[in-house]
Amino acid sequence: MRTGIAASPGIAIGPAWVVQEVELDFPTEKVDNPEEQLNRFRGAVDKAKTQVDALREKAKQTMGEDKAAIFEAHLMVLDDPELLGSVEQKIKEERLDAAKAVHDVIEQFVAMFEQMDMEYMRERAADIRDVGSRLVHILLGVEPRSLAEMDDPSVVVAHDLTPSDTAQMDKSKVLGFTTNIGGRTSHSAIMARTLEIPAVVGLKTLVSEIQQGETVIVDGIEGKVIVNPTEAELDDYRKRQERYEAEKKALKRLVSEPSVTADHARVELAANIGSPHDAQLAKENGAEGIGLFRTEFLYMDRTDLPTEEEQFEAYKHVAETFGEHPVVIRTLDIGGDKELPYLDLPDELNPFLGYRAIRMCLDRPELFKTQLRAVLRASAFGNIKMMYPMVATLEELRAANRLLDETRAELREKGADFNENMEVGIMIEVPAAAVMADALAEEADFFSIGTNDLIQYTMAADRMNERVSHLYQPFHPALLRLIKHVIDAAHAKGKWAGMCGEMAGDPLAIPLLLGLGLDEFSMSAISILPARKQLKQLKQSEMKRLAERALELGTAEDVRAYVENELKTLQHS
Ligand SMILES: C=C(OP(=O)(O)O)C(=O)O
Ligand SMILES: [Mg+2]
Repeated sequence: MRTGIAASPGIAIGPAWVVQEVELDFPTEKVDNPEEQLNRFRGAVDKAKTQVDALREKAKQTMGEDKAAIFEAHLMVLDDPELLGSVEQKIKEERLDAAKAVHDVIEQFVAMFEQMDMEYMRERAADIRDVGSRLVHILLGVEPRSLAEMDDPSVVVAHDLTPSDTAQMDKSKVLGFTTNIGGRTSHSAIMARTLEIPAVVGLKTLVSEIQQGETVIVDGIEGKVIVNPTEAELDDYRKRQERYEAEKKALKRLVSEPSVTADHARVELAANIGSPHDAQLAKENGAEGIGLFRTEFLYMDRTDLPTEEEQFEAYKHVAETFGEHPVVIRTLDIGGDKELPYLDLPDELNPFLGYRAIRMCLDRPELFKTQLRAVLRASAFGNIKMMYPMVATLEELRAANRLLDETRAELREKGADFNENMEVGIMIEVPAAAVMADALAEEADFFSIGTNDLIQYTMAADRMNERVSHLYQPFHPALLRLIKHVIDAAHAKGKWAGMCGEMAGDPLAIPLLLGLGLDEFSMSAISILPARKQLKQLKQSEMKRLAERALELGTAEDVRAYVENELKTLQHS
């Protein structure tokens, strides 16, 4: 039995289809005619673009627009003047063969991106590697290994799978896959989850230890792989596979059911999304609305600010996807771990305590008002609500609302359509705002508690720092008391309170939050159906008592142990 990283849930059993790496041989002698190599290189870039275009179209059909966007990124790499220029320079100055020049430049760029600490920069490295390998294969005249050749349903075993590989996967043939490298958020893992193909990644040396056709079990739930299983193991895993499929089917039946507890309390289960394309997937997973649209992703991965029109189209698309159901658009939350290189923001000693989110937006009213105009105009096409991130003071809320009023007046003057009654709320993720929730509730239409940040600021423990992660405690009574105060303050003023931090989808937190009276739970799409199932089994009246008791405990550990224990007891009663 081998253990890796569970990348996509489900169990696959079948013969191994081992992807062998092709050894590439680069001509290393200096060339006589660099002009000829430049032409070969440019020809290869054109050919690669045609191939990627075809892949993008295929991916659009099989996986939807958002996953196909990976190939937009590939096309951007193929158009990147810096990268293309570096290859041409190498060919001219060092008189290298085109394939060798591409190989060297790609290695350089990949190394540079891999060193950066932002995950999405590291993912750029994977894109560049994928494109580089395509160009090298074209230049060397080697057919890239293709999953399209697979005849029988099999388990793919590879060192790594590029997005180009996964896009070619035929779901009726690929039962599951394993890779030697990669993590939960690598492109191939994300694709596997979209295609609902069980996958385990990060298996280190599996490829060299398995023969084509040997039977393999992939357990994408626990991250395990078994090669040549015994009869008993096969039996066991066939049963697990059946159970998993049956549970999945049962959950799918809850897609259009309302979210109600066993004692008929109604809550809302919404999804967090980062791009307009995620909206459809959220809906398919039973979301009753969008509780957090992280709009900063529209601003990232590009070289200048998105226009009002681009933003309007994105917001309108999500609003229309959800019709009468609410879509909460959060205004730009840049800063902290989310950078925008083209804004040229100064480096700060404490970026999480610095110039970010609403602070920056209030300081750059033109940038902010472009977004406000786009949101207001989109509000004519569905049930849009808007919220400001990182609000610390009442003055900030007022200042933002003044800019919103100005924007409304300007739109009225132009005769533009928008919803005059659009709800405007705030995120509660700064402890000062949580403490002052009663005052803020007078002027905000709703609250959405951002526990990802509220925990780090309450515990003074950086959410990205492994060394203090033991202090990052969602179940700390200090946090639970703040949450209770926020919810009570909202209700006292007739407003609703939701939560869009990761905690809202945690099966151990849901009973507590239900007991504290949370109205809306917003989480990643895949957590929604399990949460709906869980809620059906809980009674709000009982959870109220559970929460009251938890608030009196002294440590996070005590709270966890208490809740776990109570839930077990309730299950058996
Ligand atoms: C939802 C939140 O915002 P983000 O994770 O985008 O900072 C939060 O802080 O809980
Ligand atoms: Mg936050």
